[in-house]
Amino acid sequence: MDTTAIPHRPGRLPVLGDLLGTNVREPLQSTMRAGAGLGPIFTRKFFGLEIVFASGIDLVTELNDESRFGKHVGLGVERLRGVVGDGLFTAHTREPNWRLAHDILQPAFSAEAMRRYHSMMLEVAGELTAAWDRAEGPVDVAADMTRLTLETIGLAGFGYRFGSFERAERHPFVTAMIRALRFAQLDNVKLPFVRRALAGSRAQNQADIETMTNLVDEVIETRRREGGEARDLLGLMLTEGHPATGERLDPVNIRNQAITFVVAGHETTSGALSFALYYLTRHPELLAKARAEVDSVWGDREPAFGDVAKLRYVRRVLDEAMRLWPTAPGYSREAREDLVLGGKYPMRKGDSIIVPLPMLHRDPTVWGPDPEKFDPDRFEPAAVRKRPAQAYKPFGTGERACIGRQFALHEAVLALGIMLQRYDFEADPAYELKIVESLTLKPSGFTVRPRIRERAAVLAS
Ligand code: HEM
Repeated sequence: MDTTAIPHRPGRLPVLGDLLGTNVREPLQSTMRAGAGLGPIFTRKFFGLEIVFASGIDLVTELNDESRFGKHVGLGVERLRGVVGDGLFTAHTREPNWRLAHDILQPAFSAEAMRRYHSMMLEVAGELTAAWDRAEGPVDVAADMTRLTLETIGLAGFGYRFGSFERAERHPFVTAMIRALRFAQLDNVKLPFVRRALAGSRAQNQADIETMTNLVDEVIETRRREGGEARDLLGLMLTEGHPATGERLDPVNIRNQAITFVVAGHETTSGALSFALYYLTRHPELLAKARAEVDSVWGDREPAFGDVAKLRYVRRVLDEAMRLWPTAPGYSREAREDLVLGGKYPMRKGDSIIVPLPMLHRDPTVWGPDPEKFDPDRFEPAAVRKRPAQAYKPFGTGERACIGRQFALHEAVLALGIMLQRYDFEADPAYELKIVESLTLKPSGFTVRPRIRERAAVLAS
């Protein structure tokens, strides 16, 4: 792509490009700093590779036009293909397995399927509350939200229990997954010292991929042996063909999809819940409002399926948390043909641009003069109607948008509702938000001390 008309930070160096001031472990936050003040489109360059970012609403609206652009499997996602091949998230849209798997798996996210998952989500939320009831001190929020979401996708998608709440340490699958994602992320970095460090980790990376595939193979094998009628993700993949052609997924692809769903199905939701709880503890008046809603809609009852969508304010809290810190922080789009973006940036077919979501979600022309302010009322229906349709995209866009969106939202509203229903939270007032980046974003080191609310304690006794 011809980038001569696109701004970049001053001080670009001949070989290193814009490397100075970049933290390779924090690519998103480095990009946010580098792009600040440069306007709706900017570039960053590292060792001759120039990357274009667009964060202004007008350009993103064009990029999200499916007739002109489609998903680009960018460098970071391409590296993951070493782990999950042509799984749904990493597949090129032109690969036959993308459409095949998408159409076979779509019924696993229908309204009817969501009803089936509700009781499993409740069961796992019960494991969280049992652990928090016993907790004597502060709990690490991101770690416990990860336990919750991993158990939920394991049980609802595969009928498998990782046993996260019974372990003090992470499940070996999660340890392997975190390392493999980090490896894939750093594998993009061309710096000699990073390459040297990675060379020593290649054997570990191979072992990590094996840990993940072995577990998934075991789960698949158990299901094959035991059979059963379950119409969960695994059941659909093992027994259903494409609704039109009857074509089935092959065993290697089923394995790729299984790892994809465990990874994509929990990291992001865990981060969203963690940020929501962080912002609520920072804003006691908003926490009180969310809690008042839970008390008036659910009272002390265990929520039924239909009760979850009634928590409108709790949902807005999550929406706003995902505005500021969309836990899948970007996506990449590529031109379907030679074209001109924004009337002045020529692109060749296949050229790509990244949309850094936290920057789109802070575009002051859309979100007003104080986009950093946490304000769930931005998601009041009337306010949403006034905004451009493409202003808020935490679940991506077009045909490659998140297939698990409804699953994630039901799970997150239910879990946050249950936490508010049962606990008061004491957070460390000195904690300053620190965000850790892997493929996703999470608050690091954020703890709360959950105390059973008096009402809940009286009821439980
Ligand atoms: C808050 C939670 C979640 C967020 C923020 C999120 C975000 C996203 C985004 C932005 C994409 C598009 C990426 C791209 O264009 O490159 C995506 C795709 C995907 N997500 Fe999610 N996701 C969440 C939860 C889930 C859950 C719970 C599941 C599964 C149960 C899931 C499975 C997937 C899959 C399989 C894809 C690839 C879809 C395709 O390309 O056909 N996600 N997600």
